[in-house]
Amino acid sequence: MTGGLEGYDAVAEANAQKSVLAIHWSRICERLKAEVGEVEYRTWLRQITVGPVEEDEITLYLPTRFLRDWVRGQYGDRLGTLWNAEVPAIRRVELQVARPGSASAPVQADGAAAAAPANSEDAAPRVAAAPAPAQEEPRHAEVRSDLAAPLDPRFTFDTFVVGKPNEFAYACARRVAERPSSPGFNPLFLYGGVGLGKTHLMHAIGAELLREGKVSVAYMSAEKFMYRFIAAIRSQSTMEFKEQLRSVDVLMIDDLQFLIGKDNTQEEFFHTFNALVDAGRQIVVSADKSPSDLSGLEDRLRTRLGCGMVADIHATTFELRISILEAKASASGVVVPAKVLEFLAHKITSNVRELEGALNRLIAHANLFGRPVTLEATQDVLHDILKAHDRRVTIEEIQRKVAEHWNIRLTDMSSARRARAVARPRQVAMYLAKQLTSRSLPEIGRKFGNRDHTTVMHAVTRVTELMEQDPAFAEDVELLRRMLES
Ligand SMILES: Nc1ncnc2c1ncn2[C@@H]1O[C@H](COP(=O)(O)OP(=O)(O)OP(=O)(O)O)[C@@H](O)[C@H]1O
Repeated sequence: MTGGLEGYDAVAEANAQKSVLAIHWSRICERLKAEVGEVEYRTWLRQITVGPVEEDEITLYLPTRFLRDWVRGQYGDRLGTLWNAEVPAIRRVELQVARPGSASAPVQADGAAAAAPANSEDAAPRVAAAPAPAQEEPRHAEVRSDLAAPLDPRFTFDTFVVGKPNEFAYACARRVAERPSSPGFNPLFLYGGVGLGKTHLMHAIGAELLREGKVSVAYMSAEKFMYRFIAAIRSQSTMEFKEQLRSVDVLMIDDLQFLIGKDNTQEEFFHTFNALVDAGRQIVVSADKSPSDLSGLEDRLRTRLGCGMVADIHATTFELRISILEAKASASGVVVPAKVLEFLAHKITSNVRELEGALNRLIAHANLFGRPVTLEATQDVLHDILKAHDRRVTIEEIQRKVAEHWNIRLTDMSSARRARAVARPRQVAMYLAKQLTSRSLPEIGRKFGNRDHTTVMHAVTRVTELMEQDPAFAEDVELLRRMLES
């Protein structure tokens, strides 16, 4: 009997302690809310559950490792001070991870048992007895067909052409494919302008991981994510959707900017994100801007997205465009002369998708009509695309391009030097200025070191003659003209 009574006393005492702690915690929460604001509080602090006090230390539980680390880093000291102010005997705060639902029935601030779900908007501060250790979930080698958009088999690391603008993003993607969830690489955030290879790299990561056969991978656009989420709400199957998402090893979400302004979907993504990273799973996200520039995404999500590795893909350079064209032309089996590739790389600078589209059209044309690809044919076949990229050319641009082409100094365009190596390119630049701009001969002459209009006239005549006599020279001039054409 005594034992029974002692047991009763212990339970009663524990409950009394919980009630008292709940009152203190409730007051601390009010202070915190006032200090950090409602949103911060709801994001980071509301999920704290109060545990036991032992000697001068109180234990607080958080549902995930990420939250625990974040709260410790951002609010650890403050929590200690506030607890000490409430209960002077408490001098230290210990933060631990407890899986949601593993602690004994949460107790609200008034001491009553609460059935509030972990994510309920109005969940009160919670006090619990003891945590249960987090468990690893089993892993499978598969693409989650219920979640995934199919991966494009053409988008692999082998077919991705690497150059200065994308080498960092490529290296990060490779690293994640080799060792998912490596510290510092989770999440991997890839960003860059339209059509520069973000999706390609994500698919390449997926393909590589599946080839290794070690993990389950889910890939979908942010738009698809939102529609899946809405559909799940409608069919009252959000739990299944969440579970599916949270059971993958690698979750890849493409074009995250789509979630701007979609607050509920962002919220869901945020929770999924935390749950996965916390369970040691890899997240890969792409967007058109860096996390800090994605205004319209909630701050806490942007903060989270920037916590791992952020890698940008820059606009292509001429060299990279040439390499990509060479690789794609060679894979097609159609011979595309270097001059045509150079011409395309000069003309279509916007993004790789357009460049690839132009080349594909040329190749299809060559295959269909069995004609060789020439500069003339290119201009014909791609008439509309090239027109869209046309722009007004200036005499300065002409001078620069011509000087680059013959490797002379730009200043020689207006210098008095008469050596042929300098004089001939200068004449070509004058000829092109006459052809491609509406400037008069005297105006052109002035731009070339105040030369007389008769000098420009002579240049035009001389270049025309030379083009008739020397096909190689004619081709050079023609190439320059096409590059500059407006
Ligand atoms: N470095 C590269 N090497 C080979 N192909 C590339 C490269 N970069 C892009 N591409 C190709 O360009 C096309 C567009 O790339 P992708 O779809 O990956 O762009 P994105 O950055 O995801 O664009 P968006 O912002 O529109 O989603 C694809 O066919 C892709 O294979």
